[in-house]
Amino acid sequence: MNILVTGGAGYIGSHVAKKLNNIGHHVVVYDNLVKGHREAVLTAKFVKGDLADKKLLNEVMQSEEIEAVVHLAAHSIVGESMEKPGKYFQNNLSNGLNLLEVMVSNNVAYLVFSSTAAVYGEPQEVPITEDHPTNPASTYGDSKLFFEKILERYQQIHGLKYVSLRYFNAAGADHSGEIGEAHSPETHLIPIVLQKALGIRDKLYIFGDDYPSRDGSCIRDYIHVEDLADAHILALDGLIDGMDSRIYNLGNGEGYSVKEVIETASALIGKEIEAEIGPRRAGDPAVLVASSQKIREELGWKPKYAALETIIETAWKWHKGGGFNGND
Ligand SMILES: NC(=O)c1ccc[n+]([C@@H]2O[C@H](COP(=O)([O-])OP(=O)(O)OC[C@H]3O[C@@H](n4cnc5c(N)ncnc54)[C@H](O)[C@@H]3O)[C@@H](O)[C@H]2O)c1
Ligand SMILES: O=c1ccn([C@@H]2O[C@H](COP(=O)(O)OP(=O)(O)O[C@H]3O[C@H](CO)[C@@H](O)[C@H](O)[C@H]3O)[C@@H](O)[C@H]2O)c(=O)[nH]1
Repeated sequence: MNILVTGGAGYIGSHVAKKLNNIGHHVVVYDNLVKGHREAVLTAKFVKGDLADKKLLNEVMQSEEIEAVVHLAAHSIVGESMEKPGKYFQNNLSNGLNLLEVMVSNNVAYLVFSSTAAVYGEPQEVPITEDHPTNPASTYGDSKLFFEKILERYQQIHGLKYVSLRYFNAAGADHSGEIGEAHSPETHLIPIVLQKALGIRDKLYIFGDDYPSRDGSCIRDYIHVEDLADAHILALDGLIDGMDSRIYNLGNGEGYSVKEVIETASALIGKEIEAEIGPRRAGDPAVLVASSQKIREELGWKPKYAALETIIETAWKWHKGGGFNGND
């Protein structure tokens, strides 16, 4: 198939595009490179473009005869979304709507959407299932939840078929060492811990140690980026085979605290990684752990790299190798 991957020069998108290419799809990455890297697009065709540019989006959709879309392009930093709500609603909603409109006008009916665990907010119970109430603690979570609501209407009115994948915390890097996480500035825990270990970062802060968790630091469910990418292939196949639109959580079902992540990385690397306690970060729920039972049962998804050690090990290999430009 001809598949458009928005945000395909980004961290998760580059892994998704690689997998789609490897199984024989014609992949067109559409990314404005505000966060992505040209080098992250390995074999796919690359178009530098912004979702705000509806005309270009339409031209690409037509000239490449796009049949399905994987939509990852978004702003996705929880803390920043609590400082700049407009930036998040503009990109994740308004620009995302451009994509949907262009899809509808070109009769492109299949969409896999990157949603997030942040739609749930502070959970009432864990592991979190897809029918858990949604109550985002951040603007970022709001933007993704509102977009899911928009998708429901586009399905009802325009016949759009979609799968919304609510990722928990993506981490790790492709086993080939060719691609991995490279954000600037980096805000995610695991790369920050590894940058500290490499000595390219002075300070590592634990954002709050007074949360209601086993050691006071926040608990997250880390999922390997390749396992995440596999789920996109399954979701797309499901849609093509006639599956109805639906939502799936994606995590390993195991939560690790910030302190446990630092300890695991220290043990793996063989040296203590020093951290200081800092204040809480706005928009952070204490605990987010997924039940991914639904996608396991319905699509046969099974993570291959569930162990936190493996996740950190692949990230370590990537960061030690210098990332895309020697210092990411
Ligand atoms: N990283 C995680 O743990 C995580 C968890 C849950 C959900 N998500 C979602 O997954 C998706 C990918 O996340 P990521 O970590 O790979 O982020 P990323 O920032 O690495 O990738 C996003 C890509 O989208 C591009 N982009 C942003 N706005 C654009 C626009 N208007 N037009 C064209 N391109 C645009 C960026 O340049 C970037 O390459 C996002 O939608 C994010 O919300 C990520
Ligand atoms: O220097 C740091 C960085 C992070 N954290 C904490 O580590 C945890 C994980 O943080 P981070 O890696 O920034 O990820 P999240 O904020 O949990 O968000 C990620 O995971 C969400 C799903 O759970 C996605 O929606 C987001 O896009 C993605 O950035 C959180 O408790 C943070 O407070 C620290 O203590 N110190």
